[in-house]
Amino acid sequence: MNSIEIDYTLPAPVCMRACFTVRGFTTLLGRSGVGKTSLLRALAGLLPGQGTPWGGLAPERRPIGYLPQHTLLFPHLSVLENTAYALRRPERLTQARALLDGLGLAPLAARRPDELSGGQAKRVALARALAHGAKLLLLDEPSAGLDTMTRDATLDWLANIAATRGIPVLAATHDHDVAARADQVALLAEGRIIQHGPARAVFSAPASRVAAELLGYDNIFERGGALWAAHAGAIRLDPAGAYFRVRAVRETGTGLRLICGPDPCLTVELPQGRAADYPPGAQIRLSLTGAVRLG
Ligand SMILES: Nc1ncnc2c1ncn2[C@@H]1O[C@H](COP(=O)(O)OP(=O)(O)OP(=O)(O)O)[C@@H](O)[C@H]1O
Repeated sequence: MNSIEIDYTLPAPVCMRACFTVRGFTTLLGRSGVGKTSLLRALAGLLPGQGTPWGGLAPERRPIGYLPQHTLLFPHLSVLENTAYALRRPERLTQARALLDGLGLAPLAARRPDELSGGQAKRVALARALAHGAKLLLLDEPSAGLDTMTRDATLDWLANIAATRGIPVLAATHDHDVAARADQVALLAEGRIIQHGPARAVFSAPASRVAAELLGYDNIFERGGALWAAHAGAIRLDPAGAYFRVRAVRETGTGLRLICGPDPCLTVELPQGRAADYPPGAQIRLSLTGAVRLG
């Protein structure tokens, strides 16, 4: 799988140093205003920024396909003509048709952009970027404006492109559900990449509280305090400086056993009643007693 090492520094007002690897379908996850769009634009050469790769190259010389949040297609051209737009050779339409075919978009070739759904328009814009020979695809909020089914289908399609064509894709998002569907995740906060790696690894072991919050861990336990935990569904704990996503809650005698994936677990006593007495989804307050033991 192709990958690209990114090391970019952006000046004020963004003030960022982003250093990470884009491998396969990678999501850049960060809160609104943290600088995701700015980083994509700097990589595309549209904003001041220094670093590797392509630092100092004019935007048109960078082998990048950049899709802003609102997909821009030429409204007066068909899907086929949009795709062929930047191709120069005489056989450009044949080439564009072959590309659309390969991407499963051939049935749309004759349509104009206003005859496309949001998801279809994004796919066509991507086809156009691929026609240009992009070596890296930059997508800003690829799920914006799409319903859940279309979003999932579009993301699967993107992951497939990254895998089968060997083109790394970097997609900026603030949605941790979108991030979880990627091969890799890079977390952007505080002007830097605070954690990156395979999505499974990052989601199962956030390296800090900020990372845990970004990844959607909403029940974060403060050591020495109390834990608010949903009875059914995921519970997140921070028993010893590390963050855990608890996948299941199971009663064990007088206490609750909170299972954190296959390996570590921790046991807390149930302060009152039995876990089964609480209806699914109820919030229960657990007080930790004794030492937290990781097994
Ligand atoms: N043209 C500009 N002039 C001044 N400040 C700007 C400009 N563009 C962006 N910024 C600031 O730079 C920071 C990063 O903005 P950016 O759009 O990159 O964030 P983002 O993470 O993509 O946000 P969102 O998820 O809301 O799109 C923000 O604080 C923003 O206010």
